[in-house]
Amino acid sequence: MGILEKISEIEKEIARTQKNKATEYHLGLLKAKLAKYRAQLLEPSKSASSKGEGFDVMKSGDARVALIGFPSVGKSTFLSLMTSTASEAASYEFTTLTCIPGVIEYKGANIQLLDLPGIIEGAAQGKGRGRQVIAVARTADVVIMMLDATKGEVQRSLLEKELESVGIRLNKHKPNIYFKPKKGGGISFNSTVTLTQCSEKLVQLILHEYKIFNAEVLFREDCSPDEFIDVIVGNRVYMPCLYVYNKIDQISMEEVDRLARKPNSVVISCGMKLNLDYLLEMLWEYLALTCIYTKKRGQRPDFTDAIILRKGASVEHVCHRIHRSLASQFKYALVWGTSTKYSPQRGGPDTQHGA
Ligand SMILES: Nc1nc2c(ncn2[C@@H]2O[C@H](COP(=O)(O)OP(=O)(O)OP(=O)(O)O)[C@@H](O)[C@H]2O)c(=O)[nH]1
Ligand SMILES: [K+]
Ligand SMILES: [Mg+2]
Repeated sequence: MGILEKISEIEKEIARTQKNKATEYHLGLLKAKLAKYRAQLLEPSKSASSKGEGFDVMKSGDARVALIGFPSVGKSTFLSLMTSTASEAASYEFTTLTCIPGVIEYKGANIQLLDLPGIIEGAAQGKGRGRQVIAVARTADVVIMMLDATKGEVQRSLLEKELESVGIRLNKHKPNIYFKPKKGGGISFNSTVTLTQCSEKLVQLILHEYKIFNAEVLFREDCSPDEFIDVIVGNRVYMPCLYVYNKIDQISMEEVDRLARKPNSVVISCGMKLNLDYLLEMLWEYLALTCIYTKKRGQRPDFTDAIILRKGASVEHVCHRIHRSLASQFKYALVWGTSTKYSPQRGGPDTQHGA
């Protein structure tokens, strides 16, 4: 019997079995078996290319958000709730086998939300489709790490380790260190702040470890040795991450309260549609997007049609978005908003938007 047949047999048996106290154990066993076979489906096959199918989803919209989490935490339930795309959800693990995109429409922006297969410990080493899932996460603007609120803290620290191990840094900014390898001249070391975690000696030792003997190093921040290593190695991804604890309908109010107070965390229940609005607000904040409305002289702006840019975008960026030729012909803009000094403020192409 092939794996697919075994899976369908078990699925049938689960459907046949009545749910009650007496069958609880049997059903649990069936689900574990089902999960095992589905995990086998996820193993990269030897013949096929390691890239796998369904993971090359085109970027679209104004931003991309990836859903990362253990199996059965509710990722697909969430996608189906927040977008018009339906992603199969079920009570057995590894229901989702590919990357399924949906779109969240919020404040006039189209946010691409990606549902992904569940990942487990060892994902970074290629367990299941862990590598592909993590590769997709790297391309996101924000990661939502979905956690099962009934499972406490374990899932979070395990997944953080997986992502750390492949160079993804969650909720950290790029260390403010200037680093430039040179052809000769030895190592020149400087800092603009007092360093409490690194010294010239340590920096040299680390560089020698990486066989770098000529370089210019300038610490503009009191960084740790790990952060310095990140700068040397490069290719790190600094990613905003929202920890979303789902299934709070299953835990006590005290526990909900405790989780909700953790940094970068939101508590929700997809099942009972609890706190989803607040999650969207937080997501918007983490995406750091801003809405720009254009208007004709003497008319009110059309608030249904926004230009969506990253916070800090300049008037020139707006011009480019409207038409490629506009920036070169453009003289000045009148800008209204909470970040302008005057309303309106007259500004050239470099005027920035913070609001
Ligand atoms: N009690 C409760 N159950 C939920 C909630 N959200 C989802 N579930 C249930 O959790 C189970 C798993 O949901 P899925 O959406 O399939 O989870 P997933 O993370 O996509 O799982 P995989 O694709 O297998 O990795 C389903 O039985 C859902 O009905 C919730 O807020 N509360
Ligand atoms: K599932
Ligand atoms: Mg799923």
